[in-house]
Amino acid sequence: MDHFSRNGTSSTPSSTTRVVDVLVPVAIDQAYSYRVPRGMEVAPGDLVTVPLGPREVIAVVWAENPAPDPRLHNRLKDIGEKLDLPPLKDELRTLVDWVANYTLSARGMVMRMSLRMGEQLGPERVRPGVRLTGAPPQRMTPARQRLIAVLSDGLLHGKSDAAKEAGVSAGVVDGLVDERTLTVEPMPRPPPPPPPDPDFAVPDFSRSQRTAVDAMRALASNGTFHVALLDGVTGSGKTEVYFEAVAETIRRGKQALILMPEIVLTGQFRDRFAARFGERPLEWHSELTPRTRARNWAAIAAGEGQVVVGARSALFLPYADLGLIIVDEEHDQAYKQDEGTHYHARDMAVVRAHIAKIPIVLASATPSVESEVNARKGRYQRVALTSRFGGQHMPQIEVIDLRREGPPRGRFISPRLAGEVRAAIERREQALLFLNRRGYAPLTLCRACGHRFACTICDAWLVDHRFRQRLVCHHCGFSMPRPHQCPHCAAEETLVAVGPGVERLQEEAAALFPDARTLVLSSDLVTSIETMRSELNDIAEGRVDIIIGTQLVAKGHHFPRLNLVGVIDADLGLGNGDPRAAERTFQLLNQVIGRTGREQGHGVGYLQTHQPEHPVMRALVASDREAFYASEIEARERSGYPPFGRLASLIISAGDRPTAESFARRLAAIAPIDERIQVLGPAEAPLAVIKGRYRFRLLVKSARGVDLSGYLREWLAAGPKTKGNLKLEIDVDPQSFL
Ligand SMILES: Nc1ncnc2c1ncn2[C@@H]1O[C@H](COP(=O)(O)OP(=O)(O)OP(=O)(O)O)[C@@H](O)[C@H]1O
Ligand SMILES: [Zn+2]
Repeated sequence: MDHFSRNGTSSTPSSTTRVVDVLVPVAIDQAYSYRVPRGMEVAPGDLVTVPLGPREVIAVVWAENPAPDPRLHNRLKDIGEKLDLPPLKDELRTLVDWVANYTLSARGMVMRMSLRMGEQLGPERVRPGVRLTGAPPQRMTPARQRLIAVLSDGLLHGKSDAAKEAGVSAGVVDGLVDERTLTVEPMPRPPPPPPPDPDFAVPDFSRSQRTAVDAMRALASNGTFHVALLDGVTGSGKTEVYFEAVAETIRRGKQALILMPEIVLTGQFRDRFAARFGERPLEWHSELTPRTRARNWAAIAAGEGQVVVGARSALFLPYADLGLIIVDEEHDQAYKQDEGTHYHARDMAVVRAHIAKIPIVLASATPSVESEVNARKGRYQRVALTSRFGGQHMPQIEVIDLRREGPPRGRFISPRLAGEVRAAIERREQALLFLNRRGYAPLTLCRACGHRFACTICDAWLVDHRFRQRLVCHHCGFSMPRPHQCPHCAAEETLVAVGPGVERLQEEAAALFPDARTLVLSSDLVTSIETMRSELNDIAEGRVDIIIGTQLVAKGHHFPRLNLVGVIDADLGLGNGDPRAAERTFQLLNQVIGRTGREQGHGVGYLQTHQPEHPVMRALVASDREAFYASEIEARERSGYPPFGRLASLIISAGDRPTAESFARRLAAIAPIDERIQVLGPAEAPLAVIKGRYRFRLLVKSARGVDLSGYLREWLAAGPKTKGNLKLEIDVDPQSFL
């Protein structure tokens, strides 16, 4: 028990003791009461340290507590210290409360995202540097010699950098410091990044872009809450156009946040930003080094980082003065976080903009049905770009009917597609073969006995990954060496790969086009963001003829010489029982084909499909997106699916099937009766077992205006408690139905 505060004030309660409620960054919803030591000034939003069990944690003062429970008085602990950091603004605390309430997650966990995942905060630590004094060492060793050579310029070098460069241990450096051959001095802090210049390189806008540019500037200079849907065909210049809203925000001295669905996109993007604004924006995503993370966090909180480009977690940062949010590729599924706090970053971005009373721009070539409906109803302002920049034609889309002109058995590239690819290479252009499937083959079976290789702890086939020579489970990561013998019937060399993955496609492409340079882009082959970025550069600069890729290549890239996309299996996403399957397929195919013809204007997309009459294929071929949205909106309205109704799922999992099932049944049985709400299930999840956990799902469906979160909270409070290894996950507005 900690009866003394850090600064030694006695903890005897008195009538003047001030108590505040402090939110700690752990899985707890409630704020805890702490005493404010005499002489300390704190206000809601301040960052403080508090004792929590045996630990000291960084936490945030959430509210005054004018009437603390008198029974608690003797047990209250003192705040440790107040940190010298800007407080979390009202606006951000309101957002945290809002998101926690809406998603039914612990407030502590939501707030933790603002504190950059609970890592060490505070001013950047001063790094030690070393420099030569001129005094010779008492004795010379090869290691010392190397170190002295590195430092021979007489300048101050970072201590660990110098050791690394010389290939010596820290002990070698310390030894020379002890002998006074080196002195230690603090490294100067790097200066804050220079601000982006809104007038650095303003492009000439085309006539059709100008209306959109005016709308962007007006929205940013009004500076009030307002949602614009920047709805522009692929290659229309959405980025250039929304940069004008960013420029206006910079001129007003405020910060802008640009959210992106994929962090690999931020590399090319930051260069593009620098071409427009003279400086690169700050980056925020999970791959940053701890030091960059700390520095960027501090710059954002101090208002020095004026523009931030980041993944969804950047939404929760403590901006000093946020003036604009852009959500690029707003329809992208990657904005939904499906673990921990299940939140949709696009939707929560609109919430943040609303709370902070600032404008927000949602950009897409294929808006989500939700945003499309909001624009049609006038809740969002539609800002449209209907043609490509530079007068380039939109890609032409053709169907290849696999029932009539399919490839030979065991092959996946139809003769017609192969002919077109060959012609493209001969014209010295690039071709992209798109298949949204990692690995070599999705299934391996034994020709002799029919045995299929499945994961032992998931309800899933093992995917053959030839590059790695392993069979891999895509759900739990389990892998095993590719065997040569069937474990079931012991036959040798009888195992066959069934179906294609990108690796197999590359094999086929290499056989068909032996002189072409091929490159596979797939998330599992990406060893680092850096290699990924350099591969993307290779493509952009024309060192690749045939790109073979998963959805990683569909998004946002601009490859000047790419004029042909072949979609190997256009039907892949359609048959999975997901209510958004048609929408997703339409968006993905539109986006990937939108990579073609961006500079030379004669892009073509080929859809290999078994169902050319499907509404998605028909809308793509006719480039009739209105027809697609009209039929999709009508279908959603009819069935009461979002945005015309609301959904939430409850996923119950346990180490054995009966435990999970009986809990799910008991929970369903006590669901409060409400005629506006339907509880469906429990049903075994389509992915019935993941990592050895058996899964059941309940789907809750309600009318649009219903407070579904409130309903769930009331229901679950009265429900059975999760014990042992039983787990209940709540997913409001689910995107995944697996
Ligand atoms: N006004 C302009 N002046 C010069 N270049 C422009 C202009 N507008 C757009 N461009 C160029 O046109 C290309 C396409 O623009 P951009 O990438 O912004 O389109 P987009 O609508 O975001 O495309 P997508 O949705 O397909 O990713 C880019 O190379 C961009 O630099
Ligand atoms: Zn598995």
